[in-house]
Amino acid sequence: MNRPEPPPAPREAAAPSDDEGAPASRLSDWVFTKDPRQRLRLGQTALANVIMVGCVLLLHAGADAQGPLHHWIWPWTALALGGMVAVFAVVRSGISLRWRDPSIAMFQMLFATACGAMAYVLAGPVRSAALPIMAVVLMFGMFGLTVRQLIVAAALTLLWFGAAGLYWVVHSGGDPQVITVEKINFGMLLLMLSGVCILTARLARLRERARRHKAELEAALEQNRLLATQDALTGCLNRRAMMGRLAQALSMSARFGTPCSVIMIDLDHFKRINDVHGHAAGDEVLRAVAELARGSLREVDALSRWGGEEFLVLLPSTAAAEAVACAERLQARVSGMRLTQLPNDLSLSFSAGVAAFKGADEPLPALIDRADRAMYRAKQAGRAQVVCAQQE
Ligand SMILES: Nc1nc2c(ncn2[C@@H]2O[C@H](COP(=O)(O)OP(=O)(O)OP(=O)(O)O)[C@@H](O)[C@H]2O)c(=O)[nH]1
Repeated sequence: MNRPEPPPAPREAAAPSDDEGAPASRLSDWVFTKDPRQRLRLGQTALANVIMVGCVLLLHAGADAQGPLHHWIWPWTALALGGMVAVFAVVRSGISLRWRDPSIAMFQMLFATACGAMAYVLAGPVRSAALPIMAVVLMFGMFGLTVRQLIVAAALTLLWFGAAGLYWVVHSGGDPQVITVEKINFGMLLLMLSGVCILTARLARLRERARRHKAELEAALEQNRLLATQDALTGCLNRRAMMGRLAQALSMSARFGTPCSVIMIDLDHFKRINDVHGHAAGDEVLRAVAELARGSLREVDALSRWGGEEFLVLLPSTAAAEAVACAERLQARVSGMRLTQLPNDLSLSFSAGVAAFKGADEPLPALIDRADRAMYRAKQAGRAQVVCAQQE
């Protein structure tokens, strides 16, 4: 599965180009890449490799030179070091990015524990030292593996170390002292692995909780953002958000010399609807008008609830005549609207005032004021009509 590359970290945006920066930092970028997630994966792998090198050195220092399998120590060393380099190269090359687990943590875990079990056989009298090293290896798994994966890795580790212990029992010819040592070592490993599995399960629960909290926080932030910009009843922009959109549209219009118009809409006799049919019916009318207007406007237009039963529409790149036509189209649709909470013969209408932006000399409040006054003229002229401010 192809995973999308994470966005570059902000730190990198300001980072010097490839030819700049200290040589150490360039080397670090070359080895660990500049991608923050790859750096994390490669950093973990490199740390695991350092521990593995330590293991190799310890084995060479403590292994019994006269031991039965001593001649296998160098092939084992080649396998352990070669495997480490190969894992690092695969992760660094980016090939593993196409896989489900780009850090190939499960493979790393199984490889390290299998090498550990082999070292247990090769180490002779100092073999017990392999056990704490396995604890460290499994701790790496706590961060990279799921609980199920870690249980599988722990079971295989037990199997491998069980076989290695059996080797020592058979090799000693059933020496009771060796049997006791192997039993104790196996028991220690079992306890250690159980502890790591329990801790991993706890860590997974904590991670899940943190993920849930993050999702809840993001949802709450989104809700806040909506509350700050939207009118709760109609879902239109609220007055504050609309002021921002208006200021932006007017500055574009002034800069590029394009037309821009606004329509102030006020529902007619709305108080009567509330009084006769109830407040809930009034709310339904407001929602329905907003819905209808939203569906009638272009993507670039903006609709806001300006006051109780007042809406303000912004029409960028629109001259007065087109804005009047738009308002009249909307008027025709509103008058044909049928709502469940209102009688079918009840006809709805609005009075609208259109004002076209005069240019850079006209402040925003003046434009809104002209649209408002045009709307009042429409009211005075008998309602259910559109008046254009320039025609006054
Ligand atoms: N249902 C409902 N009514 C509201 C809301 N906001 C304001 N109103 C009502 O809208 C009515 C507006 O009444 P008026 O300002 O007298 O205007 P009108 O009755 O529409 O008369 P004209 O504008 O002159 O045609 C008032 O009764 C307000 O209570 C709201 O959110 N929901």
